[in-house]
Amino acid sequence: MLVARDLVKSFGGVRAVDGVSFTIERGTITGLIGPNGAGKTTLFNCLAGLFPPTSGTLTLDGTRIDGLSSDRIFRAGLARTFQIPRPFPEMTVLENVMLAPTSQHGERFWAPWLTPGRVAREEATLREKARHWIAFVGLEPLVEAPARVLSGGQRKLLELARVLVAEPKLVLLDEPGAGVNPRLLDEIVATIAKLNAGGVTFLVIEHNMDLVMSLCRPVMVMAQGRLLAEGDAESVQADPRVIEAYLGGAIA
Ligand SMILES: Nc1ncnc2c1ncn2[C@@H]1O[C@H](COP(=O)(O)OP(=O)(O)OP(=O)(O)O)[C@@H](O)[C@H]1O
Repeated sequence: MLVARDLVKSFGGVRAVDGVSFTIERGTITGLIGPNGAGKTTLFNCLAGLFPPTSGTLTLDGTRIDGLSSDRIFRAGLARTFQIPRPFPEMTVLENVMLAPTSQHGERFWAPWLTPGRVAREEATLREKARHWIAFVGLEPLVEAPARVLSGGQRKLLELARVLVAEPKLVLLDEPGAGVNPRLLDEIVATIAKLNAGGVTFLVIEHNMDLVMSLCRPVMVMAQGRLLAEGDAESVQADPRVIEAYLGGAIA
């Protein structure tokens, strides 16, 4: 589904992503692990178009997406969530989810005057979809609550609902387990598994190895901007190069 070839992202003299190639297979939940500063977030930012890669290519279902804006990549079916979601605090859960950039006719400034019926119908459809995904992630009781009352874990679920409205093919999750209480973590894991069973492919940055072990196959390991290993969670954890990278040793 997603193919990266020789991807590089440099910040001045720092090659945060240093010649990375991989393939994400359709239907998988691929884990992306690695010590702090390995380049995982930078790789996510390149994939999602937050900034263009310095060199290399990215293809999503056969179409080149490197160099496209994040908005166009989102519309092409690749969505990302952030480690620390920042919803609009005074807007309700429903309003926040309805802000997702789907291809609505009503977004064109003249449309409400020229085609009011169509705009109203699109808004009703979007509202229905937003309510569906809010219920799917378990936030239905909070649908009219302002986002500021949500816990960190609930904000992650809100963000997931927000990207699901756009019906992405591939979702990049940045540390879905970070700062989430254990009960909500189970809900997040179950939600991801259910979505995956329904056909959504995931790439997940995560430090919580229990979560990685229970959810991700395969797992890719990054260190110092490079891909160090790939395989199932047990084999990469036992790989001496991975152990060395986590212990701060030099990469072989
Ligand atoms: N905007 C930037 N400008 C300069 N250097 C950057 C920038 N963003 C990241 N870096 C550097 O790139 C390297 C990789 O950082 P990155 O945040 O991608 O790692 P990470 O694997 O996501 O780490 P963590 O697990 O701590 O989130 C680090 O050396 C970091 O300092």
